[in-house]
Amino acid sequence: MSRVPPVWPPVEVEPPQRHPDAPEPGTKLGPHYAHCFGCGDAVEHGLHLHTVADEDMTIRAKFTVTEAHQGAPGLAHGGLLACAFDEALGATVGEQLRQPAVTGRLETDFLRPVPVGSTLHIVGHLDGVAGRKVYASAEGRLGAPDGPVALRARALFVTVDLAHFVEHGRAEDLRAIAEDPSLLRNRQHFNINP
Ligand SMILES: CCCCCCCCCC(=O)SCCNC(=O)CCNC(=O)[C@H](O)C(C)(C)COP(=O)(O)OP(=O)(O)OC[C@H]1O[C@@H](n2cnc3c(N)ncnc32)[C@H](O)[C@@H]1OP(=O)(O)O
Repeated sequence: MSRVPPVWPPVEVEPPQRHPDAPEPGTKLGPHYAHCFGCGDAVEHGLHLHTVADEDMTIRAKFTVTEAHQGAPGLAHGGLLACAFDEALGATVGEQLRQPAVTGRLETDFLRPVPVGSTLHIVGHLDGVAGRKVYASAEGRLGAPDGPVALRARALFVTVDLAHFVEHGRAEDLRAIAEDPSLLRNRQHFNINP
């Protein structure tokens, strides 16, 4: 099977414009939603991704694989690794553009097994924008920022109105946020208050 990647981004794009309120490089981002499986601190066996803003439309994230994340014995489940990349790429898009967006397409190349106890160092980059379509890619290195590449991912995010979440989200979870807005970070941009 050929591993030659298709042209990326797959359509003509504009260079992304960093939002004036995008976090400064070095800013620790923290969970965007307490119950997010990717980053939320209220999810016991979630991925607890830790993300930091960086230069040049980039986000750095760390994901440490626990026993709860196994697929094969002692190895991370591929779907959870894809989830980690979805989260890191979503943070890349959301933090740099400060605009709500959802994943439309996510492709992942698994290059090396990722053992329980190891940490993936993920770097996500915003690659371009074409209307509502936002393209981002990421690489995950095993054990250290300069470790061997274990995964690569590419994603299309589609910007949406906040109505997307109000229309589709479960009412009791939206009510919980209305009652306790501290469940959401970035409230000035992602205020879901039905
Ligand atoms: C700081 C914040 C950090 C946040 C981190 C969160 C990380 C987690 C992110 C997620 O996991 S989000 C949850 C998973 N994703 C979803 O639930 C999205 C479900 N899909 C939808 O709701 C809709 O399909 C979607 C909003 C993506 C698009 O529907 P729309 O009706 O709004 O738009 P449309 O279908 O016209 O698509 C807009 C453009 O995107 C293109 N597009 C959409 N999906 C595509 C796809 N899969 N492949 C290729 N292109 C696609 C589509 O062709 C079109 O291109 P053009 O503008 O050129 O016509």
